[in-house]
Amino acid sequence: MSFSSLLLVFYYIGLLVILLWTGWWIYIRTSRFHIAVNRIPGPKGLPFIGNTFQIAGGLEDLLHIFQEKWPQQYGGIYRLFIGSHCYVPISSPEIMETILSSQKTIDKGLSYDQLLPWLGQGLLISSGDLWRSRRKMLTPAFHFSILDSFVEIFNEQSRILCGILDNLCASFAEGKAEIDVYPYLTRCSLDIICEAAMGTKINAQTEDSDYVDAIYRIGKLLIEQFQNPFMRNPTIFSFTALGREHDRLLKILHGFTESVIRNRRKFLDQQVNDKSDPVETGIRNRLPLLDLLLKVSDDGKVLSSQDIRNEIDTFMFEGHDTTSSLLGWFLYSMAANPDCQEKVWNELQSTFGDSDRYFKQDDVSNLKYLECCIKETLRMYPSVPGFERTVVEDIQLGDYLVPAGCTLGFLVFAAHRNPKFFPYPLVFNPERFFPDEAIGRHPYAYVPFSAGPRNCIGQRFALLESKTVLSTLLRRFKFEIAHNAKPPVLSNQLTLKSVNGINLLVSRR
Ligand code: HEM
Repeated sequence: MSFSSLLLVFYYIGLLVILLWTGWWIYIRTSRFHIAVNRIPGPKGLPFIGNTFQIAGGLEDLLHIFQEKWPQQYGGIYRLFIGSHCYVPISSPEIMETILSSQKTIDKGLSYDQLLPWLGQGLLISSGDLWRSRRKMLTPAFHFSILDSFVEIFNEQSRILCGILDNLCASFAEGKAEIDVYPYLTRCSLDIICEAAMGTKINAQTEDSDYVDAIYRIGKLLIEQFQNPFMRNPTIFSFTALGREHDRLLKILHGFTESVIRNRRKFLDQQVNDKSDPVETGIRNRLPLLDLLLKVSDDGKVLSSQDIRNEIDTFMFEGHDTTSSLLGWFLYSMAANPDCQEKVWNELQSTFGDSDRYFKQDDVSNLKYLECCIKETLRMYPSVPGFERTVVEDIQLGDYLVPAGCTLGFLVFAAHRNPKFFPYPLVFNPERFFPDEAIGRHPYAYVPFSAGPRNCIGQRFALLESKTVLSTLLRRFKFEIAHNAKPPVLSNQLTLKSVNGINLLVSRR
């Protein structure tokens, strides 16, 4: 190519860039959508790519930029663009209340699409009338009396965890095990949710299985996918090695759930026919969620096999990652605040004395300080640091009109660390949740389980499970920060996790 033709090519490319840029400039200054969103404060972005590169760091950067830097700079509501898509993150309790208490803005945001292949239209992702009917159908599964029957599972699995920790302590010098507690807690909560949701034991704490490995791995894989803007495109993703691994894991996960559903259906049919003793199954009077779903399914007329699988997979996902995050951050907070740990220990001593008995639901009323510590853990380290909704109709939020098509982000982590509602927010202080201290606080300043019609259906389950596991652990073990341990690095990995684990010294009381 001659020099003059090369110049001509550059000339046309330059002309095209100028034309595109001018078109874009006119569009964002005249379109109704952009006039509205540009009134909301927020970081400056580039044409077409918006703020994509400002948030393309590690996972810990994502949490810092979204939930610390920008809320401090722009306030309780701001906007940014990922590509051409407008996000409106919110940490103001007043604005959160407007949206969360409404029956209208209940559709989930774009980020949930990544979970669709695994969870389908289960309760977490579905919207509209489908979600309403499922929510109504599933609510009885969390009734007080049904939860009571799960306490036995919580106790049994907590004891298994204690046995594992006992062995670990014995294998370290001076009986003090230095370990990352997180994987042990995850496996314990996996065992619990699996038995409660499906009526099936997977022995994740004591045995290896493809299902447990797959559920462990898919969480990490989804984060890797989320971090890479190109991978979020399903077509591109399907051609990558990560996409192929994703499909392989889904086969294992769906295959396992389907086989449990088939077996359970057979077992229930058999029970109707021969009235066999449920004690033989080891499940006794518990009513796993799956039984409720199979009962209402009416042989596929009300719920198909795939609908049931979607709900079970949703409970497996929502029910273990969130709780293990709470358990991990709680133990870390106890280790970092030994005076609080001693107060919990004293309360446990006066409730249980030296007895080795199981935790009962009645004990809850005597464990008020433990409860405040759990609440304070969820304030500083909310298991779900953020969630999303799609704006389907224009909505007025404070001084700003947010047009349809935007995604609203709820910054739970930022809201919980707002000094206006929680003075000295970086200090772990369970007394903030003493009844007198909490008077007058905005009800939406603290939303670890979300709020309103789409709040967490498993909230009571999670709290009862955590109280059982944590009281069992703290009755027997003491947790300390290891001398040379680096502080945990917080990151948003769908749930709040530490990039470098939660490394503690564990010893017998
Ligand atoms: C510490 C533990 C937990 C925390 C902090 C937590 C938090 C949350 C939050 C913030 C949401 C709203 C998410 C959104 O709007 O996108 C949610 C929804 C949900 N959670 Fe939990 N969760 C916990 C444990 C559980 C457990 C144990 C289960 C099941 C047994 C569960 C089942 C669900 C389901 C099914 C939804 C969707 C509800 C709906 O959209 O109607 N969660 N959870």
